[in-house]
Amino acid sequence: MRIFVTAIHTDSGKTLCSAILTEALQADYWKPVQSGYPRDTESVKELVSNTTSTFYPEQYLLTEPMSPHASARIDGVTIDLDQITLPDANNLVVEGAGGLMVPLNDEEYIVDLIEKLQIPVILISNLYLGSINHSLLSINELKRRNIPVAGIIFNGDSNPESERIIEAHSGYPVLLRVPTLKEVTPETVKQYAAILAENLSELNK
Ligand SMILES: Nc1ncnc2c1ncn2[C@@H]1O[C@H](COP(=O)(O)OP(=O)(O)OP(=O)(O)O)[C@@H](O)[C@H]1O
Ligand SMILES: C[C@H](N)[C@H](N)CCCCCC(=O)O
Ligand SMILES: [Mg+2]
Repeated sequence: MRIFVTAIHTDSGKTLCSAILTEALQADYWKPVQSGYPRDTESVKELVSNTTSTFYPEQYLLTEPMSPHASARIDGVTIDLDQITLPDANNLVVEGAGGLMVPLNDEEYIVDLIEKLQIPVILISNLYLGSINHSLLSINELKRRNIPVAGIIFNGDSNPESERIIEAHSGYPVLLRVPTLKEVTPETVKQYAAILAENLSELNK
């Protein structure tokens, strides 16, 4: 399975959920565009327990923790989508930056990268007040572009009414719910990876 992890905004838990996915699928991991430190690749490496995952190097490693287009400009670089090609891996978790409409340059966005890579998306959705709007706008853009979506992960404090609306509007399966964790550790990642693996096998029955 190859999947692209995107979210309804930045700091939504893509890296945590990517670690859970990488562990559940015993997959490889790739963050093609990283702006600022700590590097998500290093964070996922620290959270994953299996010893088989390969961590591919970033295509663009930018200095400032800003939108990639802005960080690239400061570093004197222009992000070129043609330079971003999938590593040769069948079992791969690809993590985006921020949300779908985060600019990579003056014309192209994360969602254009997703279209170019042609792999299904997992959407990370949080349930803060205002997140219904952010989730449904993200879902509308994915649907408008006919991008295949493997499912949603709800991350953080639960809100059943928001979850119900997002699930119904999207028609996407909910793959996992991750509560706000007291500690983000390899043990908690392993615990949620086991739940995710179970949910995925139920869905595939
Ligand atoms: N369910 C959770 N419980 C506790 N802490 C969490 C949870 N989800 C995310 N965090 C913490 O919130 C912070 C932001 O999460 P994370 O780095 O995964 O976001 P991101 O979507 O990957 O951001 P970026 O757009 O920069 O890649 C991290 O410190 C992470 O450990
Ligand atoms: C630096 C940060 N942690 C992310 N990697 C990039 C977030 C870009 C957000 C841009 C925006 O939507 O305003
Ligand atoms: Mg991240």
